[in-house]
Amino acid sequence: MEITLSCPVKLNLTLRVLSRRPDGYHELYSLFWKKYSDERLTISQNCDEIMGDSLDVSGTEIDGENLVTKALAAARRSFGGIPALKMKLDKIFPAGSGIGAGSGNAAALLSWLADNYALSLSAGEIGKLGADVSFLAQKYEMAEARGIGEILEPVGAAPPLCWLLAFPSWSSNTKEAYSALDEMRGRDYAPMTPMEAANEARNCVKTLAGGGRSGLLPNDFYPLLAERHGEYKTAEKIAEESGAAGWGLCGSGSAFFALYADIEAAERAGSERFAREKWIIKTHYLE
Ligand SMILES: C[C@@](CO)(OP(=O)(O)O)[C@H](O)COP(=O)(O)OP(=O)(O)OC[C@H]1O[C@@H](n2ccc(N)nc2=O)[C@H](O)[C@@H]1O
Ligand SMILES: Nc1ncnc2c1ncn2[C@@H]1O[C@H](COP(=O)(O)OP(=O)(O)O)[C@@H](O)[C@H]1O
Repeated sequence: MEITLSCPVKLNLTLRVLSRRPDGYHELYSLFWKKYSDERLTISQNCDEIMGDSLDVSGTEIDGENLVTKALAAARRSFGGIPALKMKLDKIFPAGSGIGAGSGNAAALLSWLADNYALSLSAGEIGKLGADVSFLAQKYEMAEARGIGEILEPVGAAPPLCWLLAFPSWSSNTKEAYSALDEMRGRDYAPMTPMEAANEARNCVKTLAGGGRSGLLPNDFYPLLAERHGEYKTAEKIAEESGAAGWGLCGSGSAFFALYADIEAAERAGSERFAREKWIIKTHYLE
């Protein structure tokens, strides 16, 4: 038995950071959107049980313990019947891009374990792997996320739009991004209410689903990154001139996304405009 899984990635179509919790985490409201990517996780049973589990990663260097290994360890703690697994992970996306690629690798494994071993980790255990894993391990294409991303409400079908992802030469550390946001806001900052954030997101989806143009999509991390890297203004200009329906920052950065009505338009904008920018190290398209 050998199976190859396509790993999901996500966009935060809108992302509003609300209050800061006593444990340092932040309540958020976000509209998550998932697509299955070209990152692949191949799994087979390791016939030599004594060898135990193995993970071979190609394509991108990962600092620290791989989320796939962490997810398997968490799964083994709640269910003893999983055989030794031989896994191969083919990475194509740079880490720290805000598309939750690492979380998606872990989510692919958890979904496979759920389907094959009726294994179901608690929301708390999944959340410990990362705030994005909950959404990525679910089947929903689009969902409103509250709490720290673990309270999910599915939102029907996503707008029929293709993604262009443009990866800059810098990455963004999620923890540092939240700290920088706290520092910028100060103690007296009054965040948006969850209701305001939900209305804003629903309006954006309505516009895009109706074939309209939303332009720059709301993301509380964007002003911070755009101030540090003027290149995002160029990305916005390219998205607008190339006919994108909407565009913005992926998660807490660093990748930039633009949404197009068809894959040809996305690829054209990518190869003729985005890929010509020296600070963009990779472009990718998802239908
Ligand atoms: C910003 C978002 C939006 O989807 O995504 P990314 O840009 O990372 O993809 C998420 O909130 C990120 O989720 P994830 O990347 O899984 O973060 P985690 O590893 O769980 O957390 C890293 C650190 O970020 C901070 N953190 C994370 C989530 C949250 N709601 N509040 C926080 O303050 C915490 O300091 C935490 O220690
Ligand atoms: N399989 C993995 N793929 C990518 N990053 C991983 C993986 N396992 C652990 N990581 C670590 O998780 C962090 C976040 O990675 P990733 O999910 O790709 O970022 P983001 O959520 O910003 O897109 C990285 O700093 C990386 O070191």
